[in-house]
Amino acid sequence: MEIDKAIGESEDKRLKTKYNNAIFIITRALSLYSIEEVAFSFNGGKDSTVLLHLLRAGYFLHKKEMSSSNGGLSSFPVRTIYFESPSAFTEINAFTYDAAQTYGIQLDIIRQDFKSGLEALLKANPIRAIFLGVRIGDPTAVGQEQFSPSSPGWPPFMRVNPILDWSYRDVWAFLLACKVKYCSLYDQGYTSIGSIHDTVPNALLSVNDTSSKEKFKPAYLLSDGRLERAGRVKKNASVKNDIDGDSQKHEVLLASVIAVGDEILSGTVEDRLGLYLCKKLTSVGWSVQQTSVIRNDIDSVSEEVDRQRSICDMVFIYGGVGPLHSDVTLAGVAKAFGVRLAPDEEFEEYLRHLISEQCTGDRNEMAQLPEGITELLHHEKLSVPLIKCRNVIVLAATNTEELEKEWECLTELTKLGGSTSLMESKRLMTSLTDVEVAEPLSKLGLEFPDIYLGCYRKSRQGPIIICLKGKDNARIDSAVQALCKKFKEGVFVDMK
Ligand SMILES: Cc1cc2nc3c(=O)[nH]c(=O)nc-3n(C[C@H](O)[C@H](O)[C@H](O)COP(=O)(O)O)c2cc1C
Ligand SMILES: Nc1ncnc2c1ncn2[C@@H]1O[C@H](COP(=O)(O)OP(=O)(O)OP(=O)(O)O)[C@@H](O)[C@H]1O
Ligand SMILES: [Mg+2]
Repeated sequence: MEIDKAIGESEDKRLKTKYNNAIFIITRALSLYSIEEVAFSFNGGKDSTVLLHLLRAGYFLHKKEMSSSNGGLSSFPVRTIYFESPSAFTEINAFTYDAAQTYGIQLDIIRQDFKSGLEALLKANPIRAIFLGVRIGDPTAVGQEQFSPSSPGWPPFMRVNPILDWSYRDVWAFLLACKVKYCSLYDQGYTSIGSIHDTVPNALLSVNDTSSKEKFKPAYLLSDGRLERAGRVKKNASVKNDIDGDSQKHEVLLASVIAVGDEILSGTVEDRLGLYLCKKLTSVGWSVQQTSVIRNDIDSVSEEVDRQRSICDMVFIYGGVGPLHSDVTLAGVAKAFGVRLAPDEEFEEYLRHLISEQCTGDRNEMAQLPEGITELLHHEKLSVPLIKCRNVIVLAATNTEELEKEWECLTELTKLGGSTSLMESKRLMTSLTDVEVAEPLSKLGLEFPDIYLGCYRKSRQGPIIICLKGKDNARIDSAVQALCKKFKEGVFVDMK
């Protein structure tokens, strides 16, 4: 079988792994369901074309296993459905029909919307599983696995997604290695194809040319697969912000800081990042509720994240991020939200740019992120985006310089520093004793419930420092005056 042979002869280790995994899913589905119970949803797009050839190879290998037949593959027995739409590109239509003829496919053309079309199809046929060319970066892939039942409200069938974990790069590696035909639009700068109303060539493939007609390079030359959908008109470029919404219930935003690291707990490494974060968060008006240090252990991280995320508006976690065995933070965050870690194509591209020469494996463990809850926060100053999982921000910094940069970007990208009214503060130093200040301070607290009163000392015998914090400077001044009135003049020194 030519596809199996081409991949067998390829030296691309990663492609072989992706191919073998996809074939495993296909042969598994063909063992679970009879040939009459499966269908292939084909639309002439590149992902669909990959799946067409994988299904041809998978069916051939499945047959060979069952009957030890060694023959070729002249026709394709899997029922193939195409939802034909008047707003499809003529090139897509033409390619779909052509491919059907070339590979002996009997096309079922459906001219209804997806849902009604599927309802009618399932009523008339014993179909229980449908193969789709959905990939993890597609907007519709969120929450899907290789085998995912159709959504509530849709007719009941199993969605089988053999190329769910394939990247843009994998798709082109496969089509080129197998030397199969694909829709001509992909040679004219189109990288992802929807309808004629929402799809244009990808501007990143534009070639500077003196002639009046704009020219484009072929889709396989797009070096950054994250930008595959740059030629699709965006429906709504929404940047979710979890700091909005529920969290505005209380006036002051609450934060929690979690450090992950056995080395901090054993005293081998000093945790300076926690201190830095507390200072920064306080300076922009947040109230840090708790800092904690957790072992490099998935369950410990998950329990702490779960606890803090429900109490606080935002949780900041650092340490344990990377490819080492001890880097369990993202797995812990995923577990806290009850989701799995899944390959993230967009993040993988960033890592590939960053560590391309060292990236020898066929799987990049660092590119696995909590599925369906992760938002990547891009900033031109950062080589890798910040990771935000709902109200948990995962920081990759390992020292204060790196953290400073991440913090700056974070405050620019989110409303961390902008949405709250800043806290004003004043510090007073006195050499009065604890006993002398204790009662007047308690009374002051009752008189000024809106002012936070804190005290600390640098040594047992040394002076006491009193902090007054609040939203209104005038109120702080009134509290300071009220406190001074309770004592002789000059016992408090303003430290501000
Ligand atoms: C065979 C098939 C099965 C589908 N099953 C589901 C489903 O179970 N749940 C769902 O929300 N959408 C389902 N869809 C719709 C797709 O998720 C998606 O909305 C569709 O591919 C349109 O994408 P577009 O809006 O980018 O054109 C299905 C589509 C097809 C072709
Ligand atoms: N009109 C359709 N008819 C049949 N199947 C469809 C249709 N639209 C989408 N699908 C199914 O959904 C899958 C995902 O669609 P998607 O548009 O993301 O990929 P593609 O069209 O194969 O490639 P591209 O990303 O380049 O457009 C397809 O591979 C196909 O299985
Ligand atoms: Mg498409």
